[in-house]
Amino acid sequence: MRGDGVRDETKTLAPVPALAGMAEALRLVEGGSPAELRRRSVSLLRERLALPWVRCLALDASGRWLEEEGEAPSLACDDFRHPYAHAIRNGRPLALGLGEARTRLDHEAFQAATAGLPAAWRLVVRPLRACDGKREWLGVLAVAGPAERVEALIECDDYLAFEALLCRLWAWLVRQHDERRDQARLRDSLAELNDGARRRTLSERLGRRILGESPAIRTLRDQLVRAAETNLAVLLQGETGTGKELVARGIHEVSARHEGPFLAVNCAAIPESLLEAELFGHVRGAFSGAERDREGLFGEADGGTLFLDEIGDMPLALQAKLLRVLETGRYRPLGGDRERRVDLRLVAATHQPLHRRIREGSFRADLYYRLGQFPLTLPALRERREDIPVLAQAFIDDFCRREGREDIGLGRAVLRALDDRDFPGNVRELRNLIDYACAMTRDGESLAPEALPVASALPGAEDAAGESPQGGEASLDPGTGGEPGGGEVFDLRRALRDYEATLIRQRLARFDGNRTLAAESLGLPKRTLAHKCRQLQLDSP
Ligand SMILES: Nc1ncnc2c1ncn2[C@@H]1O[C@H](COP(=O)(O)OP(=O)(O)OP(=O)(O)O)[C@@H](O)[C@H]1O
Repeated sequence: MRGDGVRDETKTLAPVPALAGMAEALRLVEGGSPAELRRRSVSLLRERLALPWVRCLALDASGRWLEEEGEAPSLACDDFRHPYAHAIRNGRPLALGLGEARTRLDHEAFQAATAGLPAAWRLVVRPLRACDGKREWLGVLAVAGPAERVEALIECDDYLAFEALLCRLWAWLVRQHDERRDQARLRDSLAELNDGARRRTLSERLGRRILGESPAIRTLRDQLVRAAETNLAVLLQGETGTGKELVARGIHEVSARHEGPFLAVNCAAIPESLLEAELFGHVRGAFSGAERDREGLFGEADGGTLFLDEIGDMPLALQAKLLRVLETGRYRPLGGDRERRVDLRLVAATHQPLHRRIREGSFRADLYYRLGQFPLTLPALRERREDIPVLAQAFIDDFCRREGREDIGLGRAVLRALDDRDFPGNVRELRNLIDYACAMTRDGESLAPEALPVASALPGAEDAAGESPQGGEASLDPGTGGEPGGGEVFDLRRALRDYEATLIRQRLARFDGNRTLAAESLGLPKRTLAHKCRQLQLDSP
């Protein structure tokens, strides 16, 4: 068998006149596209019938242009300076001597195409009709050659059968092509509809936890859905308390990894010496105190999401190792001799501008770009004040549920008071204010502005309450030359440590030991304050 489905033996067998042309017909049928069909038809006429000049042009979908394969420019169907326009517009074959045609029809492309042909030759242009009830015309077939040969050809039944076969096949292929295109368009628009509906559902689902209807927060939820569709590393930037951890969980929950683990670690809260073991894990005996193998967060988060909070505080040496894990998907536990593979999505967060840390040389630029494959900035609460009522109401409901209280209302006056605040601690600060105000309000009553803690308790507002740094709190003001305790400083590290300890102790005392409020008033995440308390041994009062 030959590739075209015709048995090689046919060459050696005696020809059967009644079946002459079948092999050629088969070749036409097997041309898989209208363009290929036209090419095969032209070469059939040229080679088998020894017609030197044959052209086949297709009418484009608009019905206004005739196109030929290759470089040839399209011909306008209403440009009657070339013979094809006459044939297709009149819907009738055109036959005329080539000399006469060239004199009457001065179209440059037609003149150029026939320039070398004898003037005595005859030109026949036949419009090809589709007859498939959908489109009328397919294109034109033009043949030029010695007059007797051309005329004999187009009058013979075999030629007409060839032309009919060409038209039917052509129309069928065009129809198939159109159907495939329509189906693809339908599939695309259905997929788009499905994607749109799915994304809307996921975004609404996120809206149950990441509250707010401001344009900024709606856009953020849509972006989270997009981020969740990919495996890209996400970098969350935003002030403290804007909801970075909440958002990281949100991405995990609407992603394909939602059945895997979600693990969070605060890089600022874990001493430098322990963070590496925390992330990479260790084998028994890797360092003194490593009595058992420990998996580490990379291993534990396999198949899920790892959230690295306060990434800006990660030590430089560890940054290089993290970058390698992200690039290779492999890590080696401390003291281990074999690398392990890990498949996780990393979400990192920072409340400090990483650009500054890069300039200072304390953060690697290459890691910054790797972490920020999908960067997201969380809006500060003061930039979306319209969300305060809905957040405040949700926090009241939450308080009542937790504390078994009921019916605490949210009055207009308290909303106005909240609207006047700047919220440097963002949503966390609002939540804490509401918790405090709820605690100060009886069941059945509405929160009153007086129930809110005074603004002087907030960072940056100390002066307003007459509490200057030199006054109520430990002071360290190099500008004034003042030193803690008034004595001379001989050990800067120690002096700073003492200052930090004194300040934190004072803040804790001011907030009756409430670490959340103390952390907020110092602009610190709660976990960082907890770590500092342990480090400075402030745990016992
Ligand atoms: N859009 C929001 N809807 C509901 N609660 C929110 C929203 N944003 C933040 N919160 C709440 O505010 C508090 C702080 O959020 P979260 O810990 O995620 O902030 P963060 O940006 O990670 O803070 P930090 O930078 O201090 O670590 C949490 O109680 C969280 O539930």
